[in-house]
Amino acid sequence: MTVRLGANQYGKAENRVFRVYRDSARHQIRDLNVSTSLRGRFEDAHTVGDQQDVLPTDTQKNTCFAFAKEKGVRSIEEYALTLADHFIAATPAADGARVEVEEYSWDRIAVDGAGHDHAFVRGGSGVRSTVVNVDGSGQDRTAHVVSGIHDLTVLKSTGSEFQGFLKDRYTTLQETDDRILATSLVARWRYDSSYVGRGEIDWDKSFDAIKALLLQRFAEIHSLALQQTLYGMGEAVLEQHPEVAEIRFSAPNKHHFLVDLSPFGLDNRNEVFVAADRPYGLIEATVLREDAPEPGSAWHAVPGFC
Ligand SMILES: O=c1[nH]c(=O)c2[nH]c(=O)[nH]c2[nH]1
Repeated sequence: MTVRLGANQYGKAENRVFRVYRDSARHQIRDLNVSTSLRGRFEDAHTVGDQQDVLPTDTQKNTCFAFAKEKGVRSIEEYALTLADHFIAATPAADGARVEVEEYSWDRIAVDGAGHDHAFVRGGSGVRSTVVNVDGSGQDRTAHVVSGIHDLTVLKSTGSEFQGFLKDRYTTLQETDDRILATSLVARWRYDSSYVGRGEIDWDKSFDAIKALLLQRFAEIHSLALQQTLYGMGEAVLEQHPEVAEIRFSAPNKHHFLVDLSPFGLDNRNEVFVAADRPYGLIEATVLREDAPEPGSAWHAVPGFC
């Protein structure tokens, strides 16, 4: 029997890096969860246990913290790209690096109508993330950035219908022209790698605008199905953001079922629902430009988005 090593990568997962900028009394904070991985020519580490090519995961962890001080965290994308390039330069056997960063948002606590200088409350709407994959270095470098948001829980109490669907002998679902539409959205968008390579993207501005647009379109679109809502949200992002090549969604349909109150002599005109947690419909869709550049390793190891 002959066996060989297949795809592999290694790194330090979930480094909880917390950076405080205390240059003035009004502190700024960035609360991150950083995972690193290197891939490349690491056969010997696996097949004969030779570690000479292996930059330890412990070193990768240390670098995440040291760079938060030395280089700072202007945006999670810039921080991740800097780390990825560094790991490739520091590890001759590495052909590529993957750095994933989640950012937990904090809002200033309002005291007497003003945001406090150094007291914060966890922000509620969604977790920002990025997955950076860099292949090679110097002239041969290609950088891919997939940014996104998850746990963006949204609901509309009307403006959603679901009817005209295929029926067979097992169909019991009633058609409706007025239902609750709710989801905990995962959206990830791939930046056009030529924009990434030219360093032309204002990452924070792009994220804020895309998040606002996703929410705006969710609110505005009269939904005929979650599928149609997602497509409309993706279309708007691609229309308004030339820097984005593709956007992918994963959206659990958080069903709200009308409760039958007739046993109690009560009518129920879309007023009382049971919010079911499972099972749930799971609607997933990609919206991309016809001429989107090839993704390369952009979606490498992004769970559920291969
Ligand atoms: O928006 C929806 N899409 C579906 O595909 C579906 N299927 C279902 O039972 N309810 C819904 N809702």
